[in-house]
Amino acid sequence: MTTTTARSAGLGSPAEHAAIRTADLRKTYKSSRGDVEAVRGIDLDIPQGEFFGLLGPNGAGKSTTIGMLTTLVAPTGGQAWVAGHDVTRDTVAVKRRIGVVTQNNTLDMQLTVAENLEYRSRFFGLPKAVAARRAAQLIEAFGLGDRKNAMADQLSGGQARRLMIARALVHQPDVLFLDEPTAGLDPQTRVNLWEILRVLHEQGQTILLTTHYMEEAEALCDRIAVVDHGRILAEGTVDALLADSGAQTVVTVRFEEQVPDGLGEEPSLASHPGVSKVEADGDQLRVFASDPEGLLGDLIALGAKHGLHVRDAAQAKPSLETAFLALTGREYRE
Ligand SMILES: Nc1ncnc2c1ncn2[C@@H]1O[C@H](COP(=O)(O)OP(=O)(O)OP(=O)(O)O)[C@@H](O)[C@H]1O
Repeated sequence: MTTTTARSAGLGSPAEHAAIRTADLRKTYKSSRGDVEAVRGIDLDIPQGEFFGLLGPNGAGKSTTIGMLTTLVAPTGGQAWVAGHDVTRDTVAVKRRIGVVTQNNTLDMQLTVAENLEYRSRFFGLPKAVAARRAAQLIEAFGLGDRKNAMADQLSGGQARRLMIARALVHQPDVLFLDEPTAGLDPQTRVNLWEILRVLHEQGQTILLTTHYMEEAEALCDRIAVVDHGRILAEGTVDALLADSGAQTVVTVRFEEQVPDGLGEEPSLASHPGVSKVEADGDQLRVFASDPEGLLGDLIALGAKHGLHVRDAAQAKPSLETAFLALTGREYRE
């Protein structure tokens, strides 16, 4: 194989074995109110077959990252390769190798369920008979058998989402991108969709999912990148993320009054067994500890000694939630 052929086949690129790879990927939007640095240098290396999650609060830069990987958003810095193809130089090759499910419903409402699938197959050049067969398989696999002749606008939210995922798979893409696939779905429908995604993953499908639901990332993904303000704060399996963040329990007491200066440095707290960090933040006092035994009572007593009245108190076991808190010093809000 000549160098040119190898390059045009995507084999000469640095992403030879990776499903997705990015190097210092960036996006700054220009707007009338100034520049918005939505993505500030993201490095990813996602092998084939992995179920990878970009987890972060609203506005973290997840959609922009997925937009760049799926060629819909032009990067302003860095590079990215999907299925071995550069997303800015080989957009057509990338588009042929990916399936994309966006946040909004993009089904063709003038078509039936089966037609939505068949038309997409035809768009990818599959012969009519093959397209019909593929549609029938996907309708079956996605539990849409009794809805196959329904118009797309007659579907429930969960059915529509399933059809969008099925439609993204008609051409058997190397990588399936799902941007917040269960946003707005009720809990039962969400769990049903998880089951479908698990099966796809077991069948070897590489999936990149964005979500702001921690439990979704935890339930589905092999690895997670926690994203905030356009950067990856931490990356790894759920277990590794918890271990890296020290698997701390977080005890928080919120007072009626502001916490006075210096209370966070109180020696009796820092010397408590297993305490790694104490933070005073406005009206709250937050303690990270591997052994929270007795801590809540001590915090309340300490507040009382300084004339503070407790408004509420909480103790959070180690989780992605507490890991996020440890990484950012902020609570993770959906
Ligand atoms: N077209 C645009 N022009 C200007 N700013 C934008 C544009 N698109 C996104 N942004 C801004 O970029 C930042 C990242 O947005 P992005 O949609 O990528 O985040 P997200 O993590 O996907 O959040 P969400 O789940 O709410 O979509 C936000 O501050 C957002 O307001």
